Amino acid sequence: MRLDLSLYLVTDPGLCARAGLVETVVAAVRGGVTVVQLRDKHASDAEMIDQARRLKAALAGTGVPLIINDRLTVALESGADGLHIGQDDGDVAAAREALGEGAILGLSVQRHDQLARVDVEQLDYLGLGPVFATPSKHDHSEPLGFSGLASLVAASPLSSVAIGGLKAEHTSAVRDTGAGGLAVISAICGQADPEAAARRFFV
Ligand SMILES: Cc1ncc(COP(=O)(O)OP(=O)(O)O)c(N)n1
Ligand SMILES: Cc1nc(C(=O)O)sc1CCOP(=O)(O)O
Ligand SMILES: [Mg+2]
Repeated sequence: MRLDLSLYLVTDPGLCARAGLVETVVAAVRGGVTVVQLRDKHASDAEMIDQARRLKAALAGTGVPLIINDRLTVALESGADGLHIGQDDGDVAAAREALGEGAILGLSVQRHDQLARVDVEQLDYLGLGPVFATPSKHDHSEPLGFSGLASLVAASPLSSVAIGGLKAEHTSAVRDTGAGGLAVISAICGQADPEAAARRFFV
């Protein structure tokens, strides 16, 4: 099935705690989210596997894939649909080898020199960012702005999703760069009504 990057929800344990992780994701998917990434920097592997299994069950029948952030073991053991890794999160070819052909594999890219090293044979999509500074990722790189994003998208050999400080009102500007969609944490997680928050990206 074609990967639809239109609205890519990245979860945050703190921000999703308000309504609950599974409840937030289910509501966001009702609102139009097309991909979900489970991201938790502090949970143990066992805790994350449990969360991933619960999310995977909740997403059954929706067609929305579940991606795991950073942890290959969790992706492999939870039955998730794929893995998202950054520049320092391990080897792309090794991840592909372990995951198999059918899994989704995404890579973060912040700069043009990183694009030049992207292995298009092994990857399905790129996460490009941050577009703007964001408190949701303390160690993020220098923000790209829309012009920097457009420049990376133009040189990207794969479909891409923009990330970092994005809100619903940025949808058309991001789409104008040629990116396949927007990835967000705080514009959906932690909002009083995650379903309505997701819907705002489609008006
Ligand atoms: C869709 C998407 N794009 C980029 C990232 C960032 O990944 P990374 O650079 O590995 O940083 P962490 O998320 O691991 O802090 C992402 N998670 N998702
Ligand atoms: C997880 C993540 N990765 C980024 C990158 O630039 O690679 S920015 C980011 C956090 C995005 O959260 P929010 O939508 O709340 O700004
Ligand atoms: Mg990472």
